[in-house]
Amino acid sequence: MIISAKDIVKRYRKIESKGLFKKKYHEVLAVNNINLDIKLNDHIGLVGLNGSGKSTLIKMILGILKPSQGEITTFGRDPIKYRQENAMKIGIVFGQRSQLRWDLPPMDTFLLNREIYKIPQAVFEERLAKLVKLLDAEEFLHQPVRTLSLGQRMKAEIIAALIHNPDLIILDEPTIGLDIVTKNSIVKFLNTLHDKTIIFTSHDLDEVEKVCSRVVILNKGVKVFDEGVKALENTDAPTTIEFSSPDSFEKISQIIKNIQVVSQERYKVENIKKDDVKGILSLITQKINIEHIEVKRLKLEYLLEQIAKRGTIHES
Ligand SMILES: Nc1ncnc2c1ncn2[C@@H]1O[C@H](COP(=O)(O)OP(=O)(O)OP(=O)(O)O)[C@@H](O)[C@H]1O
Repeated sequence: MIISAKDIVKRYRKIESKGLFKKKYHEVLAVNNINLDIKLNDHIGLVGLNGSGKSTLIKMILGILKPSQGEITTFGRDPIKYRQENAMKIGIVFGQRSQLRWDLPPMDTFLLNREIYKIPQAVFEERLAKLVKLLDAEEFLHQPVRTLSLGQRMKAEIIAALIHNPDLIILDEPTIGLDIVTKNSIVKFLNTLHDKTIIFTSHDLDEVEKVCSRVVILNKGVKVFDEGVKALENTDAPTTIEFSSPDSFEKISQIIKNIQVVSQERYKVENIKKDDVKGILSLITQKINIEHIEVKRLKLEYLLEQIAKRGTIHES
């Protein structure tokens, strides 16, 4: 077992109000009695809405935070006591934070990491060449990070996080804000990492399904779902189609029922049932001049609703 959590609880004390002399506190139960076992080479999607406890759980796995109750081991040992040792076996990518030096090229961070992790030169060169090839990152390795596009930066972050060949890779929303082509190339890369244990946090279940074999959903600190990704295949989450078009609202509303205006020349149809998606899509693409179209499913929100109603996502 790479990670084993038994009945872990994390409470934070939050300052409620600050009087002149007195502080008032209230307690937040960020992680509520979670049991979780993660095996070698598991690819786990850790999913939940904002504030559901994902970061808190990850911080306990990393030994940055101590559980208020319960026990957790990472690589079979206390993550706080063995934080340094475990760090040698863990690579972390944050979509919203950077480990790259802003004014320097990514290559300088890779070289710094080579020193920190004491990677022999030949091993470093071989690993770097492989990662650069898989992520198609050659052209921007020597460009200052501040001049990189978000997608290029994220690829460089991934290389920096993996250069010491960690066994456990934690990716915290690594694809946030990326275009679909870059997202796909990162997903494709992650799918080559069969011999690694991956924890991939996201709000986007569709993406998690492309990378992970198992999905853990947290809701308000509670683990409400922990199953193989196949269990999510046939959920009937409603779809939203959003598109931009120079055509008039009058014309569009005659073709598509329940059309809503998002902004100028931008429209959406919400709550489309699974069986109706194809029909509406072909109406839009055949009868309306479209410049851009997006198909979205609020799958996580839908699943959380099902779980709240029935306690499970499965039909009884
Ligand atoms: N240092 C802290 N002090 C007090 N409360 C905290 C602290 N860190 C997190 N919380 C609270 O704990 C709860 C869980 O937060 P956490 O950051 O773990 O959620 P999350 O699922 O990672 O959210 P997001 O998707 O927005 O990153 C939230 O209510 C949050 O406000």
